[in-house]
Amino acid sequence: MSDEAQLKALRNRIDSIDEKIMELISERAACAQTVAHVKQKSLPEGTKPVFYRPEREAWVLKHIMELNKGPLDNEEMARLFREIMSACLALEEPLRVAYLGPEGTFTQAAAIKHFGHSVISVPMAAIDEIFREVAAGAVQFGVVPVENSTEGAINHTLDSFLEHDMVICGEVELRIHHHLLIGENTKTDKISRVYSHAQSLAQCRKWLDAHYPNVERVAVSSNADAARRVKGEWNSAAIAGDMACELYGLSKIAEKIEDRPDNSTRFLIIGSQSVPPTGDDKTSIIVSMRNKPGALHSLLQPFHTNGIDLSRIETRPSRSGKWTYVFFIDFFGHHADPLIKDVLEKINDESVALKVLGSYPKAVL
Ligand SMILES: C=C(O[C@@H]1C=C(C(=O)O)C=C[C@H]1O)C(=O)O
Repeated sequence: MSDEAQLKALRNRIDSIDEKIMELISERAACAQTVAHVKQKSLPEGTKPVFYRPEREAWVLKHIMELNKGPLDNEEMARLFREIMSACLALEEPLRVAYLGPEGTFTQAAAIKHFGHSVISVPMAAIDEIFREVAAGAVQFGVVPVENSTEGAINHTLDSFLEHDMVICGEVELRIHHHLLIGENTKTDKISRVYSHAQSLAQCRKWLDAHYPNVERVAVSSNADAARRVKGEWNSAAIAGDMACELYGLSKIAEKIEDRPDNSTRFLIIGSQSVPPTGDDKTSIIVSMRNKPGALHSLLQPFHTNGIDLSRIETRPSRSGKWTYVFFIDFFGHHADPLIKDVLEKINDESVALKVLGSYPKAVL
């Protein structure tokens, strides 16, 4: 068979596979619609069911990854299913999700990675506004950055948890690649100012010291805001990611300039619904202890005794007295697990205050 004939035959095969995939996706979507009716049917009139089930979505993605035999890798396959589920859920109910804007931020990229493209994403100007928007019920969920592998905790987020009663229902991890971007009006050798978010400037500090030591570094509210500014400004560059670069039509003059190649940010999904166990969960708590010797030891002891792995511990001023602190602790397990229940009871006995922020499936993607 000639190459041309072989290509034609293969394309015919792809066409007929696509038709089957489309039929199957439609069948799946119709099932999701029926799921919505079943969820609604068992509830009293006027009560709204919980359509979004993060524990079920985590299971679906993991199941697909277990079954996958290639040639697409597990992550790629799961991403396709992430989008299919996103579209199916939107048929039941389109979710509204607030994120740290403006458009083009890494937080928006995290929201899309977690929920897929079929949600209505709503940009907010500040982290605190996301908490307030969720608390007011204007959106079902919010996405906030909580820690970066290079720069550590995002204190605004931690402090907002002290002020609002919010449930954590998920986490997302995103590899953060920064680029140096310029608009049409700026020449590469005429850059006198670099705009970015303070965290991003810090994540690229060594690169900037080596390549642009005398350029003024200006911290702005987000990398997307930096990208938006340089679009119309002369002699200025922005440090931002791919989404902002595309959105504002900028050119990349240097790629992946973050000092650490594994630079990642972890984001939390906040809402009001608590999530049942999946068998592979994390829990976040806030604890304040009496200011006495051995307080930190008695806080950590129950985790050690019950063999529970901590993934993070962070300290912040409590805001209720000078030199008093609260601990933010993340660990593996669900607050409904007997071992975790026991840990929480022991901590509760020793602490001034304990707040379980939520248990949620460990990030799948
Ligand atoms: C279909 C359901 O509703 C939503 C859509 C899902 C899907 O498309 O697989 C999974 C969980 C829910 O977020 C369900 O609860 O099973």
